[in-house]
Amino acid sequence: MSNPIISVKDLTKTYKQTEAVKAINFEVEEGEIFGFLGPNGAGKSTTINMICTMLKPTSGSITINGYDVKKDKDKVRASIGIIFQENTLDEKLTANENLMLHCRFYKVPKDKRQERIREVLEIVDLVEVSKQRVETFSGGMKRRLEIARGLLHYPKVLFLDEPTVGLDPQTRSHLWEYILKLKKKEGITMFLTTHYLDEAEISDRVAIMDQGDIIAIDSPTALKDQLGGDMIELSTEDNDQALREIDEKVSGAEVSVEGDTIHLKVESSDAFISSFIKTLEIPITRLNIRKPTLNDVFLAFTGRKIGDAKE
Ligand SMILES: Nc1ncnc2c1ncn2[C@@H]1O[C@H](COP(=O)(O)OP(=O)(O)OP(=O)(O)O)[C@@H](O)[C@H]1O
Repeated sequence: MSNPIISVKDLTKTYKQTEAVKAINFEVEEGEIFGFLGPNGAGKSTTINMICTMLKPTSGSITINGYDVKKDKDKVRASIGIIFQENTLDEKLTANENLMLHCRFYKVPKDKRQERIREVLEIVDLVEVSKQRVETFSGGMKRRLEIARGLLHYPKVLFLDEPTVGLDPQTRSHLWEYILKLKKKEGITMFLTTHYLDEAEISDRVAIMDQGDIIAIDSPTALKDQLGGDMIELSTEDNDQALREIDEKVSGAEVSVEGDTIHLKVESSDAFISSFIKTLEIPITRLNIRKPTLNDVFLAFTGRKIGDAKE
């Protein structure tokens, strides 16, 4: 990698009986959006907490912005911003006051504070409401304010843990626009976790973690191409009978069932579909052909859907 801003080598974390992170290696390039995905208990939080200096590794090394996480904790901390899942704003204070508190915490020079605050509020379009109390804000505005706060000390890397959780779809897509704007304008590296795999598509690269290991790492497109083929989804008048027929008469498809939908993964739907429709005696009530998504990639690599993993 030409210019890694994060470099993780043989990173391991063992809790008493659990090997939560098993000698993982990866790099994040400066300026990229890096998606970090995995089912519950995969080891994502443990990894992120070690990268952000909040948890001591059992072994291995991490450097951020050229600083060693063990030796240069303060410099690492100054290089990163973290947006947590929970709202950590003081609701009784105004947006401006919340940011001022953070400036003090991060020792932003006094004469620079107001200017910085305005700058970050502009990025997330909250200048107009800077004197309003946070308790009057919508969920999306609060998230944006948290992002602004995370940017106050000019971090090189911003960690976003489930940044859109709990927001409605429109606000979610709006928030992604801000995040993309940030990447473009400020060149900030973003390390992102999300359970919404359609949102992870925004990443330049994603890593999929499972049981303490990184089991896949590449661009969303490359991962989907690796999976290859087409996905066919169908419902029939009697899915049990359809499955028996598929088992007896159809070859060249990986079959799975979810609720009242039968999924067939085939190499090429063009070659497959016309003979398939003729072969099946039970009437088909619904048929859909699509390309693999990150959800399919996740399922193929972990054997689970990310939605199931959340339970
Ligand atoms: N403080 C701890 N003590 C003991 N075991 C722990 C501790 N924290 C995490 N674990 C275990 O380490 C493994 C990885 O957990 P981790 O929280 O890192 O997963 P995760 O991928 O972040 O999951 P989630 O999506 O739920 O946040 C799990 O088996 C978990 O039970």
